[in-house]
Amino acid sequence: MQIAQIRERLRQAGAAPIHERHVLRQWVQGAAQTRKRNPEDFLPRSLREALPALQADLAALAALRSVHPSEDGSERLLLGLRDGQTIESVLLPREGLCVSTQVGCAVGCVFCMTGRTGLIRQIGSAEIVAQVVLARQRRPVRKVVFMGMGEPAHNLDAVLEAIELLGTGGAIGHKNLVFSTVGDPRVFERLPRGPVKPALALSLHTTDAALREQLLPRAPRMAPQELVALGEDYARRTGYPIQYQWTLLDGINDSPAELDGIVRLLRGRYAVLNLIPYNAVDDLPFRRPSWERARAIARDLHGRGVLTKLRQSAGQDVEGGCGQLRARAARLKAAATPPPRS
Ligand SMILES: C[S@@+](CC[C@H](N)C(=O)[O-])C[C@H]1O[C@@H](n2cnc3c(N)ncnc32)[C@H](O)[C@@H]1O
Ligand code: SF4
Repeated sequence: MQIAQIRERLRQAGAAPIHERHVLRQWVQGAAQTRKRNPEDFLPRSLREALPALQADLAALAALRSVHPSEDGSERLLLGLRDGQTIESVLLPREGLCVSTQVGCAVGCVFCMTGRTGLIRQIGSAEIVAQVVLARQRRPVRKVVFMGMGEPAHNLDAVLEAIELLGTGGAIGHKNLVFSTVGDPRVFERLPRGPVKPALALSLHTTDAALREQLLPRAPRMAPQELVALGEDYARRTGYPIQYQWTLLDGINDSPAELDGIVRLLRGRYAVLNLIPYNAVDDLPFRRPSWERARAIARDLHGRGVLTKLRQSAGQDVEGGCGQLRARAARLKAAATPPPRS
């Protein structure tokens, strides 16, 4: 379901723009936030009568299937959608939430669990917001990162619609909405034009265009230099730095030549480089460098003028990177389903 469809339903039930904003805000922030106003005196009667059915539909958009707490304070949530598909959200330490934007992903990054299935389906804008609503029933959420399953640029209208609602009625600061992408010309065209401009994370992973084609086989063919030039422009316009994401793969993108390439490309930029040691995915041959080596890389880059942060992805002790929980649930479901009779 898309947010535009909810708005249409509200209008058909007699909602004026002020009522529409009120109902949507109440949904995204939780009823407690907006109880000051008594709906009995405020909303038109036709709308009050239509609300219970709408609220039931919104509540059914995503259901909590299982919760996987981690030692680092994060909680990985497996959610079931109405058609039986499952997705993951991760409650992060310090009131953050990582949401999914697609079931599966067409980009097919060779180190990513989500990329292994290809795209299964898009997640509607209302389903994206429903992940925030569910998370807020467990903890306060003040930051939303679009770094879960899926490539936001491949579901751009829905992601931007969700961002607009979260950054207005959802009471999330615009720079606390983080759009993470492999880079796509449409992102650089649309994000600066939106009423809510999110922060941008660009998954770079290498400065070598040929290696990037191997690692991210179906990402748009944009040279790392072009990505960084467009990212820099967006950072200057919005006033928040670009986050460059670099999944550290031992022996693949951690060579001295790569580090020199990073310095050439990112020194002096309005940017932060996040080094994220690879999270093991079943059957994949990659490894992460040792923690000491990763720290030495971060120190070296920092010393050469690149603001670098070494990050652990949250909840690694519970099915590692995003997509693994869903994959395990899908395997269990397949094992529990009897084969068709011949
Ligand atoms: C799952 S993607 C979703 C957002 C978007 N599709 C992207 O690639 O930026 C979010 C981040 O997770 C990283 N990632 C994927 N698989 C990983 C793994 N096995 N270990 C560490 N990071 C991984 C990606 O490189 C990307 O920076
Ligand atoms: S890393 Fe991002 S773009 Fe690549 S396959 Fe995974 S979800 Fe898709």
